[in-house]
Amino acid sequence: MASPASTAFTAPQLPAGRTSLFSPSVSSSYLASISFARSRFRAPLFGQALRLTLHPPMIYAFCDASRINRDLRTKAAAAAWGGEARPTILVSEKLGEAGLALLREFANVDCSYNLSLEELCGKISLCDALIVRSGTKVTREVFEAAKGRLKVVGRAGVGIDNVDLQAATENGCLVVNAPTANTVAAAEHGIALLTAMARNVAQADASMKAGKWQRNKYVGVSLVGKTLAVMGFGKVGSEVARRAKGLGMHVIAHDPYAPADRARAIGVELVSFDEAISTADFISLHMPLTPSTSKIFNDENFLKMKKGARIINVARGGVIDEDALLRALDNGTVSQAALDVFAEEPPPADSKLVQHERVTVTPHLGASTTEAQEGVAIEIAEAVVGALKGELAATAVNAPMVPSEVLSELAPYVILAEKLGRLAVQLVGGGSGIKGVKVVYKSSRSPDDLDTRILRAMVTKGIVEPISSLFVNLVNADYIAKQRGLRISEERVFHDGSPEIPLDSIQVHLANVESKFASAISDSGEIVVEGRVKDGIPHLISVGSFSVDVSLEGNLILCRQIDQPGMIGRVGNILGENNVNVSFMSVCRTAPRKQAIMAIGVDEKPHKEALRRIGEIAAIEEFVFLQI
Ligand SMILES: NC(=O)c1ccc[n+]([C@@H]2O[C@H](COP(=O)([O-])OP(=O)(O)OC[C@H]3O[C@@H](n4cnc5c(N)ncnc54)[C@H](O)[C@@H]3O)[C@@H](O)[C@H]2O)c1
Ligand SMILES: O=C(O)[C@H](O)COP(=O)(O)O
Repeated sequence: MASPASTAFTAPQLPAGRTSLFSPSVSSSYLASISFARSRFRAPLFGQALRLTLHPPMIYAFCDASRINRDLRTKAAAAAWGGEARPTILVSEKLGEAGLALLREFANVDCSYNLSLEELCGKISLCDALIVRSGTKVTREVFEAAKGRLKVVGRAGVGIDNVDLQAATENGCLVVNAPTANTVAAAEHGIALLTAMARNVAQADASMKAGKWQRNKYVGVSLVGKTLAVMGFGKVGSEVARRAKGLGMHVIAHDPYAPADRARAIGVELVSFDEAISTADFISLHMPLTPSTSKIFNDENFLKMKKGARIINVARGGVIDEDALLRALDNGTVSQAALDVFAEEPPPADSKLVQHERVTVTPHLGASTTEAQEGVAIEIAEAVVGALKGELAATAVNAPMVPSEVLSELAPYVILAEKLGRLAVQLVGGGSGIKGVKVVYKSSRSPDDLDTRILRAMVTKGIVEPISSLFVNLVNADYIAKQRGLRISEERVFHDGSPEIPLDSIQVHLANVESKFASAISDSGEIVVEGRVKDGIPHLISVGSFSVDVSLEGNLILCRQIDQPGMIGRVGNILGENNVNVSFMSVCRTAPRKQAIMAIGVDEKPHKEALRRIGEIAAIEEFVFLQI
């Protein structure tokens, strides 16, 4: 890399306060930095930087800059964030009023219930967000019908098995849920079913209403001293366990992923699947429906159960093989079942399981309390509105969760990362194709103290978007990189500086590629661009082996030339004649009268003719125009 030694000086029109745009490291004998910063430059730029970090549409840019930029060109979308035309949120199932009120403050809310798939697909391309409960199947078809407009799906509840997460991710659509507000309601319903089943409450009630008085028929079983196996010791499972302990039950649990000390803390022993189902009198299901839990309660596992076991399911119908359960009920392996959830909802009217004398059923009521529905509605409304504003939701299901304080600290680096990716890819030439991308972070922080996922995603976005029709955001960046065969690796380099500053610089390396600007190839044979945030503004600080110093705003011209007097003036004149505003300029040279790299920031795209004339200047060996 050329020595960073340089002489820094500023152009006469530099306004007060602009000197900070040059870092001390740039001030040494071989790098001459010349700023043509304009007096109107700082305020709007700072304003823009603020918008980029704080103003809703631009915060959203972290997730979806291209779409928002595209949208911002349209009156409707410009107003969307200003209040005239607001985003549209489709609510496809009943949601608590408090949540609806929150949504209405921010968006147009269309409450359309019981939509068929066709109707949903018909509406969805007009919606920015969709809020569902468990009754709406958000399939790939829905995401495809959205034609890129749908930005967020909010699941007003826990289970997201009715949302095709892969399709959401591929379409860059964020999925958020409301994971906590219905926990207690579901646990209480589990306990309600447990006790009601043990004492035949539903059957006795139906019998009396039919005019009968059958005291002998409905003798129940006691709970105290009995063993309850909680299958899935998460939020609901642990609340059920806590309550069952209060009923005097011996509680064991099976959950391959739950920490044993959390279970021990409430007097529950974690055991294997087989031990749980073979020793329990009551088995309560609280695991999610996933490919590995689908029909996990099947003929084989019913056979392992204690004869006459009783089963409660407030999780998902699909974790039970319902035909196998029917067989187990009929052969006495299972003496009773209490089911709130079914493989198909609603189950067929003639379902033998629903009609079974020893099965107690409720129509998926676990989360249906006034309190839980109010809580869930507020939880999901806040998550969806936050996501539409571009805040990364804490309950994102298909994107890395980046806490808001981390996000606001990294905001200028997020912009820098995208711009570096964008620059690097434009330097590629010769049809070599990009395979390996390395992002190097120079930081004085420990790796644990710096979350780089969003930065990596933004580098990917910067690289992919200029060369494809895809839009990339935090949700789909990794997926799209993989699809395109891009291997993105990250490296940390310790920088001896203040840990108060998250990053000293970011480098983007593209390996095994040719460049249309040979000077962008570093000594290691890779295209390398490096940037730093100065005063909140992203700057390019090196290209290949050359140091530069140019603010990454507008567009950029890079020229390699023989260092000689008058070059700045000649290029500046051509641009001036073309009415192209120069915002920033820096010259880095290997030695006086040897090679130099001139980096010129321009507001407008110069006309082809102007670029041709620059290329014809005899001392210019190569040059490239880059859109940032
Ligand atoms: N009936 C209702 O209305 C209702 C209401 C709320 C939740 N739910 C359902 O209840 C289930 C649990 O919800 P939650 O909020 O407690 O979720 P959670 O994520 O907090 O807990 C799920 C637990 O299951 C565990 N698990 C995963 N795979 C497992 C396996 N193979 N065997 C055993 N345990 C496994 C996980 O480690 C986790 O601890 C979900 O299916 C949810 O959809 C239903
Ligand atoms: O997963 C959940 O949160 C529950 O099953 C609740 O589903 P619901 O919102 O359809 O009641």
